[in-house]
Amino acid sequence: MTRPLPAEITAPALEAVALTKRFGAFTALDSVSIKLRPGSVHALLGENGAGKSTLVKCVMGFYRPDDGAVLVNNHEVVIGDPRAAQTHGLGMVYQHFTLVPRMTVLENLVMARASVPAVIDWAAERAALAAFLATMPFRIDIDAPVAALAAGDKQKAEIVKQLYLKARILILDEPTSVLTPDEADETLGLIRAMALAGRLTVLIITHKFREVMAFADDVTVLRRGKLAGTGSVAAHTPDSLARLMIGESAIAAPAARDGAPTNEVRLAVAGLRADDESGMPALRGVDLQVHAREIVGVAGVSGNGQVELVQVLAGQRTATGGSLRVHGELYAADRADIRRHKVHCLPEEPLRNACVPGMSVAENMAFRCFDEAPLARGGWWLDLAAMRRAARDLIARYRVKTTGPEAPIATLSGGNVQRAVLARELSRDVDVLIAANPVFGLDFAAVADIHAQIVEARNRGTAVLLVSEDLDELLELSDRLVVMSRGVIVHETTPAAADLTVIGRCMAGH
Ligand SMILES: Nc1ncnc2c1ncn2[C@@H]1O[C@H](COP(=O)(O)OP(=O)(O)OP(=O)(O)O)[C@@H](O)[C@H]1O
Repeated sequence: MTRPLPAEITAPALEAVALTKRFGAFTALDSVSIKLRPGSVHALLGENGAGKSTLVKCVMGFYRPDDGAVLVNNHEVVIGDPRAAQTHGLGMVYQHFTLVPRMTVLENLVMARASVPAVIDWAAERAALAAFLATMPFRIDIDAPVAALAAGDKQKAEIVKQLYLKARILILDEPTSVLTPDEADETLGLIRAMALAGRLTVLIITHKFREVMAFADDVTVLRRGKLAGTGSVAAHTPDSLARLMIGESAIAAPAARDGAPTNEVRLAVAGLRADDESGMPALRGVDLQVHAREIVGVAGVSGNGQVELVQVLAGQRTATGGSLRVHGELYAADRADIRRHKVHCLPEEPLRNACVPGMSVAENMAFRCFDEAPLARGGWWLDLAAMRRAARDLIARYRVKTTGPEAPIATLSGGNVQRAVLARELSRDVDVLIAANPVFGLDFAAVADIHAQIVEARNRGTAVLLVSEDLDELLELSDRLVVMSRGVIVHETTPAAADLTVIGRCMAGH
């Protein structure tokens, strides 16, 4: 049954009618309509590349739609840029944080206002913000520097910022992907409470069915740029939503583990030390071994040295102590050693860390092998036709959604950039694979695909180091699991023998 609207509503209704957006010859959004009832939470679902971001970017004024209209409270509005969206009461919260880490919450909020006085009366601003917060369900320390807040509080501060800027229609783009399940539930619960009170209308992009079922009233599903279905969440199950999302396409079956890990230590990390960006010790003596045909999962709360560990292994950060060995030989993590030992990497935020955004899909896919046959002839002559052919093959095999090998990789949706990098890294012989949060922000079909690929690589004999903030993913994929806290490994177990209370305690640093 559809939840009736709250009795007293101050939040507006939002409607997009027949929105169409083309990029060149490609139609990313094909006459899509969506209706947000005032005071409701509306989920927007779709596979990677379905058009969800394009739809909200059209509504928020980042893109100008080729056709269609946006209505606030049944009146057509023209939103030419994000500032205009703000004046119509629309606010957007992103997956990644946008507040300035060194400034306090109060400073961030005041500076975000459209007009900031030349001389700021901080005492008055502080009192006004405290009074404003007293009317909100969100509790945050407004005098804390943003950098000192836990991820859940940072996301709450991002939401409070939009409310403070008078947003009454909140659009959230995967707001919980950086939060623990408890933090996610608390944040979504608070937003839902405000919607239930009629104070907020919410559109939330998420890949998590559990969140849709628990927190949303209505749902709209996109598939390949078209509307696949819309209606009350109560009329759906996770299965029916999954079917709407993917249509007839098949989902990869979970790959079975084939054979036990061997005795050959493929990757050995001993006493590894490294500093973080600000020169503080991040790795304080990491000892770790990964065998051939083994997945070792590294669990931990983000910020405990995982990023630095991956960077050192990928040659993007210099160690200050300890040693790395691959195949028993010292490994310098430079281009020659990476190539000689067949070490491959799936880093976090692949568009930033593993791609050149302005270059094409084909060029990005060729990074590993542009100077080898068949792509290079006579030692240096690049065969562009061969490069395009190789890319077409990878695009088909790894189901990368792109207009073609010539498209700049930055124009692909987040999930499809991930698939393209995966295709490049896994389609060759891989002796050691370092994967960092490899399914972050991906839809369930892509998650199944990528997990299957990682297990298949392991079955072929690859040693896999899987660093992830998602404990469920680690428990599902790992042969062995270690917990990292404050730059050292503090616990080791197998998934079968894992005690979640002990793991939780180790993650929290107790
Ligand atoms: N600026 C652009 N130029 C060309 N094509 C684009 C551009 N932005 C998006 N696209 C294409 O439009 C399609 C929809 O992308 P969009 O980012 O809206 O998907 P999405 O549903 O948000 O996916 P994800 O869950 O991976 O973020 C994709 O095929 C993408 O390649």
